Amino acid sequence: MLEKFTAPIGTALDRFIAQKQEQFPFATGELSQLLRDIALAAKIINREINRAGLSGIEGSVGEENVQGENQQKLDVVADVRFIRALIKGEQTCGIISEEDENLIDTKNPKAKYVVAIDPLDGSSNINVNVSVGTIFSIYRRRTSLNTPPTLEDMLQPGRDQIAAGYVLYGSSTMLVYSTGYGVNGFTYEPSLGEFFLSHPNIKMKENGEIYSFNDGLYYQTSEGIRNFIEHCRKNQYSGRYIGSLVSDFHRNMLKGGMYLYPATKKHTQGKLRLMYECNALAFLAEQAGGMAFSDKERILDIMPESLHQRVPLFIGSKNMVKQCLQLLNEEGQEKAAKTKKTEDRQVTE
Ligand SMILES: O=P(O)(O)OC[C@H]1O[C@](O)(COP(=O)(O)O)[C@@H](O)[C@@H]1O
Ligand SMILES: [Mg+2]
Ligand SMILES: [Mg+2]
Repeated sequence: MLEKFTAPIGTALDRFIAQKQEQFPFATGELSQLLRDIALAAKIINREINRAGLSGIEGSVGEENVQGENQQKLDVVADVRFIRALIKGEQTCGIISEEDENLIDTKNPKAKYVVAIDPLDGSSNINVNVSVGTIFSIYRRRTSLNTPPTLEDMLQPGRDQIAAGYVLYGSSTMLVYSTGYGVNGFTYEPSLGEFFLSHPNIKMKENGEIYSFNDGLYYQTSEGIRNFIEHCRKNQYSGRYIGSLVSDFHRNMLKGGMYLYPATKKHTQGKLRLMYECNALAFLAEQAGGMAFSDKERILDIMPESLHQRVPLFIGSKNMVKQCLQLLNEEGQEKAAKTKKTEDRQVTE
């Protein structure tokens, strides 16, 4: 019944959220309000991004964040704006953010949701006017109401997300999200200050012909990854890499394709963060009929160990991801066979 819920293109986000809530007789409206808070924060950040070149908020803060990355002014502005909107909205008791080392207690102990955010994704593209994004994941808290949020509330596997999505600040600004019943995309109309449904029930093609990989990492990764990149080249797939995860994912979800950021010599666990990058996009990918894996398992099944942990990410059209994982498996088997041969030889010598 729920799967069938659709709304005509042009439906205002507010109305869409209200109509969707009516599908749940026991809904209390808190999740709906939280989604509205996120949309409000997105509008504010959109304005900041659009005028960054004039308002002097381009460039670096001159400090590193908890990731050891050079923090951009817009990273901080987006972080502050998002956290403020969530605190004011009173639907969130705890927040984790890429830009903050520790769990943020919003002092809303009555709230039943926790949120993980990447306030500004694609930071390397901020000052060069290339599209960037915001990524968010929503979970129901685990600990009882009227108590401060704890790590137990935050460190939940991605499959337990209640909702997830992203905002893409590109040639148009879009909000794309899912509450577990399909993926819908809304385009922002600045003159009306509202998001309108433009991409209902997004489905990802099973086969894709676009691969998104930082080719400069080709010799920093494993043979299995190089075999997959060779496979893409031999099949004349298009190499498309914006360097903003949200933008690359969005394109591949609409056109069919795959984004991969494997383990590298520099990032031995991969670069992307499980809690506020991979889980949200994996939730959307699966809702749209795609796949999202690390080099070992389904992203949504990974049990988080820390707030800022990184994982290798393979995400996109189902058959492309399967092809890639198969080549990684073959590499693994070859390695295992070689090790065994060496061990056997050592035993006999
Ligand atoms: O420059 P690299 O190593 O290819 O990394 C690019 C990737 O890193 C990211 O910028 C990481 O996200 P942040 O910008 O939020 O730190 C992704 O958006 C992007 O896909
Ligand atoms: Mg990011
Ligand atoms: Mg970021």
